[in-house]
Amino acid sequence: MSVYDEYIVKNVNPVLNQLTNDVIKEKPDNPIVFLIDLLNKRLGIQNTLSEKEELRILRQELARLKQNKAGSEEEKTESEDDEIDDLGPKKQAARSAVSAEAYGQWNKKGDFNPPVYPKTPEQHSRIITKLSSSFMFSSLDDKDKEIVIEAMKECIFPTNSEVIKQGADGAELFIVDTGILSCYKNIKGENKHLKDYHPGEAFGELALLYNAPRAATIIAKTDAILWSLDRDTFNHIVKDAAVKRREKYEAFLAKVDLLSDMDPYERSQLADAFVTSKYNQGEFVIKEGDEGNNFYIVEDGEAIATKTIHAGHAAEEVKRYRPGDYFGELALLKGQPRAANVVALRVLKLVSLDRHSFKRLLGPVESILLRNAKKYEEIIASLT
Ligand SMILES: Nc1ncnc2c1ncn2[C@@H]1O[C@@H]2COP(=O)(O)O[C@H]2[C@H]1O
Ligand SMILES: Nc1ncnc2c1ncn2[C@@H]1O[C@@H]2COP(=O)(O)O[C@H]2[C@H]1O
Repeated sequence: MSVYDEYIVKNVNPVLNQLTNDVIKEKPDNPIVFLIDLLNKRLGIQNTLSEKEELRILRQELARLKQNKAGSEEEKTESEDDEIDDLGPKKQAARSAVSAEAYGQWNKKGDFNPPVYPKTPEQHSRIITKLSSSFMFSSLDDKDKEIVIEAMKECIFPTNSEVIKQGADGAELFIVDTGILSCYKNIKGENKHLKDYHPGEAFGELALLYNAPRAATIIAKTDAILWSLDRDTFNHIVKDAAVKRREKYEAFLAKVDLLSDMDPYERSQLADAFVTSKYNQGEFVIKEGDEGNNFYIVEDGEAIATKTIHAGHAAEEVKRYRPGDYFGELALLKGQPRAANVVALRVLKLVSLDRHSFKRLLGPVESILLRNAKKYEEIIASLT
């Protein structure tokens, strides 16, 4: 651990942990004003300070921290003025050497106390099954999954009751245990039905991911049992990974022709389900005649499709793939063996969806896939 890491762990984290806990406890409308007040009170200050006084107090605090710290030789010889400079841009380069683990510890799982709602073994195993089929949770490790399961609260909604209201603040997300729910969005005064949610599916994540008002209304179409997960647990355990994945794929997905007419929300959900893979030059991704279970989109690199057109002769090139192109849809759409080989021409990075995710998430573009597949026949006709 560098001297900066040590400084943060020993002197910064405890202060920020305490402040974060105070803010969470009070939930003030304006956390900044609340924190300024709180710090003023801690320092015994009633009135607003002049810049000069602030600087004096800051120096006193730094001197106190310095005394507490078993500092390095370098730090022992530094003057207090230097230490104040240390907080400015002059030493940015040195400060950037602080490890990511040291920063942000006050905001991580360490000091977080998730709620615990006791469950029967049967409820526990039902939730595990639901989490495994929900893209956002399936990649959590076992420990985090356990925290999430314990924090989930059972909620019962009778037919026609409103679970989420568009425009309201969001405090939790939901996973469907039993029942069906309908999602509506008010667009220019008209209530548009967007989709239905079935057991295993999650909704209400957007308000938590992006601190936004609820983007749609969700109503129980039948009696429903849901598991709710509170904002704090979601933020601590699930949010970082989910936001990172969505941000990572956002620009890429927008460039995939096949998906360009898809609802942006549905498209963003693909990111949760993608699995990435890498192939070296000459490696087969798909072999003609094999059983097929995955659909692929090229993220980077180049590949070709080859197909046996003249029996007894080598397979011939029928298509080339570049970033944003897709393949492997035929076997999933038609339930047939793979109709061609697909081979990497150079290092190839792919994202893939399994059969279940393909059906669930690419249903809206199935007609485009089928229409495009007709073009294969034209290519083969031109080669025979
Ligand atoms: N097209 C859509 N746009 C926005 N939200 C949607 C859409 N389809 C489904 N939803 C879900 O509706 C939920 C309403 O609450 P949230 O905004 O928290 O999260 C939203 C999503 O989970
Ligand atoms: N002429 C073609 N005939 C059939 N499949 C093709 C052709 N050209 C490219 N392909 C792709 O190659 C893939 C091989 O696996 P699939 O049959 O699942 O889906 C196929 C298509 O995506």
